[in-house]
Amino acid sequence: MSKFGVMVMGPAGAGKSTFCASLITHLQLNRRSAFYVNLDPAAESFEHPPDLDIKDLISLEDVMEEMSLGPNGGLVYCLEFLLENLDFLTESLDSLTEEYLIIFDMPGQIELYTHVPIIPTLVKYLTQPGALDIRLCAAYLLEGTFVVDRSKFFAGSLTAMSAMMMLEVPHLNILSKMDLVNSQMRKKDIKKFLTPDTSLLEDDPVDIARRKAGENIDDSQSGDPQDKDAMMSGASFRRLNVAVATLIENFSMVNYLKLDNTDEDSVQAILSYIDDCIQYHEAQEPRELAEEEYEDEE
Ligand SMILES: Nc1nc2c(ncn2[C@@H]2O[C@H](COP(=O)(O)OP(=O)(O)OP(=O)(O)O)[C@@H](O)[C@H]2O)c(=O)[nH]1
Ligand SMILES: [Mg+2]
Repeated sequence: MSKFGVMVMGPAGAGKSTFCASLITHLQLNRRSAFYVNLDPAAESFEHPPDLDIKDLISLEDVMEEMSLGPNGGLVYCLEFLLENLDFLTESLDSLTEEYLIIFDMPGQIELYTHVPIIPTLVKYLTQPGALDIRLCAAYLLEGTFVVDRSKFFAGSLTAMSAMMMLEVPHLNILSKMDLVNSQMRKKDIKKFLTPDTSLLEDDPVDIARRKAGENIDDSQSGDPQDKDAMMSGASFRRLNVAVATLIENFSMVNYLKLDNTDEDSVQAILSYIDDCIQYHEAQEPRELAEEEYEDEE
């Protein structure tokens, strides 16, 4: 029996938990089953109560107190503890049928994807054939408002690409909070960000403003390493951005979908991509309509 899941990840505050909540609401409205797994030990409030919560296995507060760790070190410890106690996941997930979409809400600390291979190890375990064998896709959220600052946008795209290479599962990159961008930018301008390339740097308004304010400041002449404005309007910073953008363009791996949580159609569109990635519909048994569904159909 196949299982299906999506792992919602991305930097802190990108809108992961909000997207999980919208997805669950949308699935419920469409009479689909969701199983919500919270793997963020720091998460406190939820729109939908998790069906499985890492906090029932380990408490971040206890870890920080007993191990004298800060919040980030504590979080890494909690996830390492999860990897040593994977039965916690297996016991709950093993009995789920193919009807369920298992939604993993992940913490935002980027080091979990890049510096320490915790998430890649977890993904390998969840997808391992013969064990849980979950057909999993990654939904990597990047804050859509980053499009107003190209350097932020490309730095974020680099982390998305890094996660793609580490995880080796089907991967969707998503620009979140597009309701905030749609009101500020024309559709035509937003479209350019969906397939990022170096041409985006040519008309970067933030860079143009920085350059104007810095009037020919070359960071090599500024001399003051603390002078952030000079550094960010300097030639090396521009060269760095071009190098990052060229790298992303050359790999041609990063494309974005747009997510506006306030728009049901947008959530549905992302769900369709997720379903396609994991081939959810192909595995579903035709099911008989319940009595009330017959009435709705009529
Ligand atoms: N306008 C708007 N705000 C959003 C959207 N999604 C999330 N937010 C807001 O962004 C903030 C962070 O959202 P979360 O869903 O908690 O983000 P997260 O990625 O789960 O954050 P961490 O778990 O702390 O890494 C909250 O204040 C949300 O209300 C969106 O689609 N539109
Ligand atoms: Mg969250």
